[in-house]
Amino acid sequence: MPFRIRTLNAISQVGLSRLPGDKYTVGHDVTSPDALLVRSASLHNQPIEPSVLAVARAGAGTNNIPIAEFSKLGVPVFNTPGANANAVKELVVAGLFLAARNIVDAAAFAHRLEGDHATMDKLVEAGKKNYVGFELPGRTLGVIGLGAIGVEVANVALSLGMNVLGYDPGITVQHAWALSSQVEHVTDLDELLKRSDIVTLHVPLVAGTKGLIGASQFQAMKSSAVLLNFARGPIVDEPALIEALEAGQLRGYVCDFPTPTLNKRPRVVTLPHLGASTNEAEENCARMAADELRWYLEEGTIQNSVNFPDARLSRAEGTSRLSISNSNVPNMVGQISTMLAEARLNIADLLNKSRGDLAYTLVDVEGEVPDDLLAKIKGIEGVLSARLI
Ligand SMILES: NC(=O)C1=CN([C@@H]2O[C@H](COP(=O)(O)OP(=O)(O)OC[C@H]3O[C@@H](n4cnc5c(N)ncnc54)[C@H](O)[C@@H]3O)[C@@H](O)[C@H]2O)C=CC1
Ligand SMILES: O=C(O)CCC(=O)C(=O)O
Repeated sequence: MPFRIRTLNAISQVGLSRLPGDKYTVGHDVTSPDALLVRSASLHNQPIEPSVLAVARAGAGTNNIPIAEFSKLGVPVFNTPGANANAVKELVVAGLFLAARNIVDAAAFAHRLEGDHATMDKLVEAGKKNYVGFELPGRTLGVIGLGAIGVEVANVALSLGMNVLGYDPGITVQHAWALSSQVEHVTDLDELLKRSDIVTLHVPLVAGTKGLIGASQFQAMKSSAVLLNFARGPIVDEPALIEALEAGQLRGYVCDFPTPTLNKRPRVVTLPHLGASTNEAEENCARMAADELRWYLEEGTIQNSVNFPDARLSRAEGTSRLSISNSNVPNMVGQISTMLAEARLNIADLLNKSRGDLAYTLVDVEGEVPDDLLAKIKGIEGVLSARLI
């Protein structure tokens, strides 16, 4: 029977075409889905259907997904690291110029001009002094979060002649290698805020980053500084932001997340969550997300999950494969292999990986695994989900 995949946003056809029609039924209205394929649609406060085996986020941020709830059910949640990083970097670069050259207000002024050529020329010459900006070389950019996007932003800012400070207590080895050695690594957030002319945010929205930039951070910043937020709205405390703007503690705010309070405010530019909206990024994300689902559903392989460990086991020939999610507690593999031995089933190969409180086990078994044995394995205390592939 084909796997059933429900899409919750418009997902690029390039990705969907990797889920062939003979093996997959895909669409917005698919019932009892085996997997959900989502972009920014929120899955919070929605019942989780028992049929769901996996969730893929075609994008980076997973704050729209109740990961802890899926973890409890043994359901891996995937994302597509780096797949839209270039698109976001390019919009952030645009954001630097929007802020430095007052482009949005200046364009609005030009748009409002009326009259003949001579009149307009006069108005242009009289008005343009209101939009005088600054140049980027020699200015300092503070990058908070040096992951896929932050690294790209930091590196490109160097090529624009900026001095770059980077702050990320959890930077990965892979991203540290990709970061130019000319980026100054700062270990104190306040120091970055004090020294930067422009600060740009590239951290995920999680409990620890909600309101990361609030009243005391605005106080630490230069009053001439600009804040760019292409990460998530709530990372900046909105009342504190408004206060800082009104008190002249912040020159401007450029973000990808309009809100009723921010819209139409002077010195605030809001874009409609456009960071990843390029054909290239949409295709990259969709392709990667579709592949992650396909590998998991067809082989039990886990790659780029945000809650489960990576796991891949080449399939031993002529075997039945058990894919088991369980709590990371002692004797899970022992209990599973004892049950198989009692059923006189031989294990051809086995993989057990853990991540935090969760573990994942793949067992290739010689011969058929009967339904009642699968039910017995599901019944082991600590087994969160189990299926035969
Ligand atoms: N505007 C848009 O359309 C898009 C927005 N995003 C947002 O950007 C975020 C980052 O994306 P990626 O760079 O791809 O993710 P990533 O996972 O590669 O990098 C995030 C980095 O933030 C760091 N970090 C976490 N907490 C931190 C803290 N308190 N202080 C400093 N660093 C911290 C992590 O160690 C990690 O290196 C996403 O989670 C998403 O919310 C991502 C793509 C598109
Ligand atoms: O899918 C989108 O357009 C949003 C992308 C995004 O915010 C992300 O990848 O975190």
